[in-house]
Amino acid sequence: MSFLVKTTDCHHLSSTAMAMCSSFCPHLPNHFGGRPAYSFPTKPLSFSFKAFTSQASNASSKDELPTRVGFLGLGIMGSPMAQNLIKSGCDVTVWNRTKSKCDPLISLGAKYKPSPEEVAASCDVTFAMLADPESAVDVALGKHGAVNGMSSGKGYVDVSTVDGATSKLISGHIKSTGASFLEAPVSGSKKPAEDGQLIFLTAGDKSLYEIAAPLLDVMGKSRFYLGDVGNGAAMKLVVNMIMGSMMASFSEGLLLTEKIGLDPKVLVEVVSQGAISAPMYSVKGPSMIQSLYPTAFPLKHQQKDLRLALGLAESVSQSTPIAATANELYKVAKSHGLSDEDFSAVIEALKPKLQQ
Ligand SMILES: NC(=O)C1=CN([C@@H]2O[C@H](COP(=O)(O)OP(=O)(O)OC[C@H]3O[C@@H](n4cnc5c(N)ncnc54)[C@H](OP(=O)(O)O)[C@@H]3O)[C@@H](O)[C@H]2O)C=CC1
Ligand SMILES: O=CC(=O)O
Repeated sequence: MSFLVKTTDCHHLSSTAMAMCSSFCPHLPNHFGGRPAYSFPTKPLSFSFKAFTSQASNASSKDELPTRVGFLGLGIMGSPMAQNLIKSGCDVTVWNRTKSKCDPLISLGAKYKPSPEEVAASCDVTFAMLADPESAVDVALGKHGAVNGMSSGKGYVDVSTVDGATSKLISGHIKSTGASFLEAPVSGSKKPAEDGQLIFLTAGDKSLYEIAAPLLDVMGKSRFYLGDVGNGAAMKLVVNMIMGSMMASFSEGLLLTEKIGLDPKVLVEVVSQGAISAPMYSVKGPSMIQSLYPTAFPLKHQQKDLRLALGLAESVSQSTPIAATANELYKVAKSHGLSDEDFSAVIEALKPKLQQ
């Protein structure tokens, strides 16, 4: 249950909501257009939309707002997300398995703790952006995992893409400490993460959703609250199941165009003007034609998402033959060493030298 508020219309937000955003992170009004604290924009500033639940502006008073924010997992997505929080003036503490990835954020003003447990213990709300279900469980529940630092009044927001069962497992352990849990996987890749334009698909404790909302709005352009834990994870997997199939189909089209003597660059242009236009085709098509795959969304993660989506479909006996076939292509690409390339490298699996 949500409604849309244009960022151009920030003055439609309640004063409570704006004051809450401002007090959360002192420089937050800059995110809304470079205005000084507590002043509202009076003219259109951007054309993006922010989705708010109908109760988001009734969140707790600013006295109750968390001020210390933890961030675990500083990969392609986690680094820019944490960076945006720091730039908004939040008091951010970071941890990453490979410590060197913390250094750029520390130089921007972040604090560092040597374990997820210590981050969680020192923060009010802790975000986690990990690779897959295994690492999400490890960081949350493993030795010196975040759960050991959680207690009543704290919140854990897992923004990794995982399956519902993993999310429920983590939620159960976090909540057993008295803390709150929110799953909030994101749609949007490296550039949207850098630009604070992610789409959050949240589910879990509504109270934590409301508390975390101003932070989500620093990192994203919209947020959906979907109810019980598992629903956010499921929505994300459905979206990425579609995306993985789209990319596989686009790859076939590019190769077929070339093989029949037409220019694939023209195909990209034609597609961009019609009903099947999608930003990822226009952005990635030109590089794919040159067999270049600069990594924004690692292929191994797309295959993981297809695998998890197929498991979800299996659990309700939904037929998904197109996604199943696409998954096979990503597996072939992985087996040829393309795991860390962008997921658009799936096209290589269709080229003669890589076919079995
Ligand atoms: N890239 C994208 O476009 C998008 C990605 N996602 C999802 O977001 C999540 C993160 O993606 P992304 O940032 O691209 O991935 P990366 O591979 O760049 O980063 C993965 C992160 O997980 C950490 N990690 C991996 N395994 C472990 C482990 N066993 N223990 C502790 N930490 C571990 C890595 O630590 P280390 O640095 O030490 O390796 C790193 O911080 C994934 O679930 C992905 O599916 C969602 C939307 C878009
Ligand atoms: O999960 C990947 C994305 O682009 O969204």
